[in-house]
Amino acid sequence: MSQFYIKGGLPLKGEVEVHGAKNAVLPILAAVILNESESIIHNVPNLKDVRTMILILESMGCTIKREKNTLIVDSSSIHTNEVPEDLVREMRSSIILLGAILARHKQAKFSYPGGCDIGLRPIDLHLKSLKALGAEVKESHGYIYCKSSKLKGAHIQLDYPSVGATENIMLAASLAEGITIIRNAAKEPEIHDLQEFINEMGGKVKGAGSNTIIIEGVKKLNKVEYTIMPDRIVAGTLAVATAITQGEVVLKNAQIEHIRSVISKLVEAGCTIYEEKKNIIVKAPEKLMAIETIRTLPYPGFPTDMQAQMMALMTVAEGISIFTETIFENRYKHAAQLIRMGANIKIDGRVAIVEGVKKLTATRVSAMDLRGGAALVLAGLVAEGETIVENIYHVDRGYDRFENCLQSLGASIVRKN
Ligand SMILES: CC(=O)N[C@H]1[C@@H](OP(=O)(O)OP(=O)(O)OC[C@H]2O[C@@H](n3ccc(=O)[nH]c3=O)[C@H](O)[C@@H]2O)O[C@H](CO)[C@@H](O)[C@@H]1O
Ligand SMILES: C=C(OP(=O)(O)O)C(=O)O
Repeated sequence: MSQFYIKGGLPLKGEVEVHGAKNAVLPILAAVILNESESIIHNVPNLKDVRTMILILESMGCTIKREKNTLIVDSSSIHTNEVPEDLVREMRSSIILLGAILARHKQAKFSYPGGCDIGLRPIDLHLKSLKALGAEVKESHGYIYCKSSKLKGAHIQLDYPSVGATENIMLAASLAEGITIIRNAAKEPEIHDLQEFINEMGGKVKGAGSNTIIIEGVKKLNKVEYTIMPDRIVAGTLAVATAITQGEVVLKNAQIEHIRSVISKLVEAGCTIYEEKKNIIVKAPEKLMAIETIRTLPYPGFPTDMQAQMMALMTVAEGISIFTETIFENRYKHAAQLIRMGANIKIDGRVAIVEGVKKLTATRVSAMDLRGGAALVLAGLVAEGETIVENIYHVDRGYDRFENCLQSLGASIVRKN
């Protein structure tokens, strides 16, 4: 298993390009199933989850070519409505394929998706919504069987603005008969990217970014060329990396609008952050201050996918910060690892109290999930001595060669196999 070896204490300095968004490209790769044609997709990061999604699509009959950051996918000869179980178990977003496969093949057989162990992550909202569109859904022996001779538009009121469920409905409803209205839809920017991709194929989706999305089903979708949005969580992670190392970094190809909630917390911690010529400039303060409260919420609230990185930052800030994780019930596994590095953290259910310490000390720690792993890397960048982060395959799910990116900013980090 690969590990990162990190020598702490070097401030990050320079410019770095933010890669395409994992959480946008994955549903978009599911959407290619719908057009039975060619999709040219630019700005596709080379992540483990993207490689898994490519393997899934290839196993179904798609042909896929990668030319640098562009994927050329031909979905015209898909021959199956089943997805290999081992691949489905590798990542959570495989569930997004359900709506697309059902729309194209009228039936689908699926095992329960895997992904980061950050909570129970049920899929009841996905299944309930597909039923509302007319699908028959049976669950038996760990498999989900869905079929529908004709999907029909419906009014769907989500009990919670689930990102994945919103995407699944958008995919299934795009080829359904009639109009679907999703109320209490997720408002994440990646939902907007999916809307734009579907519309570029000739679909009729509007409202993404608000809590009501309207999809008018069409008979056929066409070939498409599209560029994936920048990854807002990668941008946020690099901003925190800059803050924790007392650095100064220019983030290129990042959208400031997408990370306002993260920026406002970093400013509270003392950072200076502004936009210049479409770049985001992040300058760390001499002394980091604690952020009183950080509460994760659906977009545009503070993202749960940034909670771990922000916790790493607060372990070395002056004062006490209080975190409340409202999205996932088991997303503090990184805390025990940070404590091994000398952090002062107390957890009580959904609340974590972090009292900043003068310094972290290097040791061997283990990534327990994607963002928690990234948080340990950030802690390693400032810890005294050499930190070894194990199980970095988690980090590879969401960061395209993270070590190269940090090295280019002056960090001492190497991957060893
Ligand atoms: C690939 C992708 O885009 N992943 C993101 C997506 O995950 P994902 O789409 O899985 O997240 P959801 O928005 O669906 O989940 C949010 C909450 O709703 C619950 N829930 C969800 C579906 C359901 O049927 N029933 C149910 O109870 C979940 O357990 C969780 O507590 O949004 C999360 C919340 O912003 C992010 O952390 C993930 O990075
Ligand atoms: C939790 C995440 O991803 P996934 O939903 O793919 O597990 C994440 O990106 O932080």
